[in-house]
Amino acid sequence: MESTLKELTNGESVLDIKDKCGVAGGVEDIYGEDRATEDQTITPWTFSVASGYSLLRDPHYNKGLAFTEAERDAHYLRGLLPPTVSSQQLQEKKVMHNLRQYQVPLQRYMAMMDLQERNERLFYKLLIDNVEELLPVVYTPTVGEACQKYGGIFRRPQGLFISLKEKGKILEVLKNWPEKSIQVIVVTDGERILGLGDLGCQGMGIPVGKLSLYTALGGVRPSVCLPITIDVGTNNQKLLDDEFYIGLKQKRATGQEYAELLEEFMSAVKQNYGEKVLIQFEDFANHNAFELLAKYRTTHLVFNDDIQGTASVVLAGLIASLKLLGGTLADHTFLFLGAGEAGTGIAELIALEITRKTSVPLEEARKKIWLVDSKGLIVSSRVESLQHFKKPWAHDHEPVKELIDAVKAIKPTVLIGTSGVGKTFTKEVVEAMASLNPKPLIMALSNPTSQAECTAEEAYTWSKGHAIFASGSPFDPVEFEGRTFVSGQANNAYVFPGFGLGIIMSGTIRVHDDMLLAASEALASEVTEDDYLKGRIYPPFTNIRKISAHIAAEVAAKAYELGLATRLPRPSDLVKYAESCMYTPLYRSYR
Ligand SMILES: NC(=O)C1=CN([C@@H]2O[C@H](COP(=O)(O)OP(=O)(O)OC[C@H]3O[C@@H](n4cnc5c(N)ncnc54)[C@H](OP(=O)(O)O)[C@@H]3O)[C@@H](O)[C@H]2O)C=CC1
Ligand SMILES: CC(=O)C(=O)O
Ligand SMILES: [Mg+2]
Repeated sequence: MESTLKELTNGESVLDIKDKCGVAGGVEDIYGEDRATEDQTITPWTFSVASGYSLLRDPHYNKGLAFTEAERDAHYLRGLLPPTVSSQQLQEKKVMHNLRQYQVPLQRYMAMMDLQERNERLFYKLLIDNVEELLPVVYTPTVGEACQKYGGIFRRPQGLFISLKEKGKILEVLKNWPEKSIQVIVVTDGERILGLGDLGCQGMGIPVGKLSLYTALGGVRPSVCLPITIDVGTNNQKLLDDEFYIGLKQKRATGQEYAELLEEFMSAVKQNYGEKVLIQFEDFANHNAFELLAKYRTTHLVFNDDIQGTASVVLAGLIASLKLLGGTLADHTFLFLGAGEAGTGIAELIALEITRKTSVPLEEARKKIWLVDSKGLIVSSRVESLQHFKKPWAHDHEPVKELIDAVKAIKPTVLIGTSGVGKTFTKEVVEAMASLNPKPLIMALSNPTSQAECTAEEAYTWSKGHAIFASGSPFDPVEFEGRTFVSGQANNAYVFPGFGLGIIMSGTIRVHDDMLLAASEALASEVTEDDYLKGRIYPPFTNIRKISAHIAAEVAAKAYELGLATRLPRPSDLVKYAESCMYTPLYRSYR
């Protein structure tokens, strides 16, 4: 069993292997060969030990110049490499040097993707050791540009593409993927890629990027991660007219046709990978995202990163900010620009946290939270025409059209941007926030940088250095009147890798909102005095693996408490257990 051997060389524990054994002591029929009846077809997989030229071209095992003399002899590599034997450290130094020569971020992105396809361990070593520098390359903001230009820069396919053409055959398509033991799937249909809109099939950059963070930030082994793009067409006319577009050239399927494809996909995933594969929905448009989550959260292990992951991260920042702002969450008034997945998801989790911490009922807790959408403040007179996810936020108030007027009327202490529209926190808005609050908390969450509601520099300058600021995409430190302000990155990347690790390591079968709250508390507790002194309400990403282990432990602890974890007995030290489960990218020796 090649995959089992591979997992063992990747450091999987005996516990993991035992977990795959059936009750009768047999090994799981992961290829479906035993289950298949005579009239059913199976995929004739063959595996052999990689050596020589093919070993150099296998990204899982290739080490380039780091193959030792003995390995070069044993694996028929003599002559296929120049004589020098290099260390992984030296390779890392060289690649970082080369990357830094590129001035254009997209060139760095492409160089990183090339590395991932050439030498997976070196790719992750780089990403882990240089996380602050490389996160903006493989993730927001550069991944946004990569998705926009995906057709043009596309070289080798990454992940699985499941289009309407595969309807009725999705199970077979899943079987084409070379890895059989999958634990996390990130799936998009490409309709709301960051704040860039419908990018159709080119959204693949997002699941690929998110899963590379699962590995680098959360320590989930790359072999168990599967990026998927579901292609039901695109309504982006520019892409439909583009001769290099790689997706289906048709308008998006909707209604029953869409629902049936998604249903087939969800069933096939469960059938092929079992109950415990985590399916992360990413960058679906809100008219599908809420429904998919509601429909599948009771039957599958699903998690919507934009609704739930974002909520958990933002709540963490809010909990942390109380040290600077004073009071409790219930003492604050929140105003959102944007009432979609991120906005209402965050709003709901804040309200839930308030109810958990006080005796205030949910309805009451919601009353301190206000949202503005493209039509203005969400108020009760609009309730009939509102989408279902906005209705709980339709409070009594006269209609207000503009954000600046909403700020003046609601007098929020916290302003959160989840609109996907850049430059909407104007000077007037930030000044109004600063006139209402000694320390206005302003979060510009929209990605990529071009869509940020305001920049860090604008927030600090317009508030005369009083704002506490965080953003979805990173900004450099800002100098203002002799002080240096370091803003935090309020991005779901802080939570989903550790959250997923916690689920996987505990064998959790459903995601529960209390697990999101546990992740928020865990992340908030990682903010140090030094961070607060610099004005940041999130820890730096440099410590993210330690933070992820901590989040994973708290999420798993909550899952055990709720009776949702199936890996028994419960490890006594969950942080240590999380750390022991994490993939490390150091090279392995080959016999
Ligand atoms: N930092 C992070 O971790 C995350 C950031 N995001 C970012 O948040 C943004 C929104 O994502 P998401 O919530 O999923 O998107 P949605 O499409 O679900 O929601 C967007 C919301 O913004 C409103 N809106 C659009 N234009 C305006 C405007 N000019 N003025 C006021 N409101 C406006 C829309 O109004 P209407 O309903 O009337 O159309 C809608 O309510 C994206 O840029 C995304 O990148 C998302 C997830 C995580
Ligand atoms: C960060 C993220 O998930 C988004 O912008 O959609
Ligand atoms: Mg997203």
